[in-house]
Amino acid sequence: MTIEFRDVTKRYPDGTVAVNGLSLTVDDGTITVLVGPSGCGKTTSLRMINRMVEPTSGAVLLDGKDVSEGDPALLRRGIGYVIQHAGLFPHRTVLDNIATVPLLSGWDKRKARARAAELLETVGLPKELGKRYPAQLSGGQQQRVGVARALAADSPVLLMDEPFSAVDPIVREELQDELLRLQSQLGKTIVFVTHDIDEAVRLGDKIAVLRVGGVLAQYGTPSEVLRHPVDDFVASFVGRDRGYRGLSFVSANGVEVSPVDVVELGTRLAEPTKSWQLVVNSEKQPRGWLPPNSTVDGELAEDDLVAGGSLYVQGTPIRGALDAALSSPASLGVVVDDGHRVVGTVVAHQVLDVIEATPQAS
Ligand SMILES: Nc1ncnc2c1ncn2[C@@H]1O[C@H](COP(=O)(O)OP(=O)(O)OP(=O)(O)O)[C@@H](O)[C@H]1O
Repeated sequence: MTIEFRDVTKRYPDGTVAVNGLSLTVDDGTITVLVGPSGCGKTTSLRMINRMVEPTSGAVLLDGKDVSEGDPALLRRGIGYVIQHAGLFPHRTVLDNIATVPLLSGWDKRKARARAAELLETVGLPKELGKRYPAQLSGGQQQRVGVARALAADSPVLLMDEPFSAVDPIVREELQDELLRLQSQLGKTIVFVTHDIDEAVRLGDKIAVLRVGGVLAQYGTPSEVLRHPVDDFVASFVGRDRGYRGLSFVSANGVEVSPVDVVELGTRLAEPTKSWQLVVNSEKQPRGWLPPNSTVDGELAEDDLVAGGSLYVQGTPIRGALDAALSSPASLGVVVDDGHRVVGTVVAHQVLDVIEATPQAS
């Protein structure tokens, strides 16, 4: 199902413009992440999809149909919704929490509970937890129950408002992985709100960066937004100044390629190298490495360098990426494009993980 915001504005009664002229289409079967600083209108935008908030002007369309035309209660029942702290009913068992929507839709109790038990498993929780009350679960388990409850609506659309913000970073990563696994099976249309750009990049097929005042700053794939931020606001929000994330990406065969700083032959080093330093010629082709703490008198020349290992030409069999990593004096395999210009680096353990996960690739 597609979700279209068509020039949507929300002005609250006190005059606050939370969302300003938002136009954007969420593609069917994808995860779109709304991301931006506190107060930029993410939650308001999300809630206009299921009509918990009504737009002041403009329209939201599900598969081309204006959501304002039907019964809001029915609409909400048909859209999965997950919030921070899961929002579970404290006096209902886990199973009954998950069965909420099927019960509302008139399923008999036994059928609804059987479905709820299945969903517990779907989100990776043991059946035994079904009899407990929410307070008897960890925060991460509660979030999983929240996801199970949203899935019980069996709707093609899932709205998630900072669902993983209240758990610690390790559990958070598990929940993100779980969501990606679920999504690869279910192919829902998911709108996910977060203020965390890392989470957005990890989960989003596309990300929409909003700025305070409820204006859409940029909408695109994570790689587009990271590589080509449209303005300074987006650039600083996605962390251009942090520098490390900018170009990190996963290549077609699943290997994570990290950006690498290079220096060119002929440069004068202002200070000793801090770590292994990749050196390139004027064509950006790798020529070798300088070890950590190297100093060079005068201009950097080929003679100063430690020879590099083999290079991995992007798009060639993955085995070459492993060779590059293992043969590199810096333990960083150099990835190049077909003109042998540096693209980034890979590390052996990550390449091995990919090879193990896809035996045919080796
Ligand atoms: N019911 C309301 N009445 C008046 N103003 C509101 C109301 N709800 C939200 N706002 C304001 O609208 C703006 C956008 O709020 P919203 O909750 O959509 O932002 P958000 O991006 O989700 O923020 P956060 O990340 O802090 O949750 C804020 O300035 C907020 O104070």
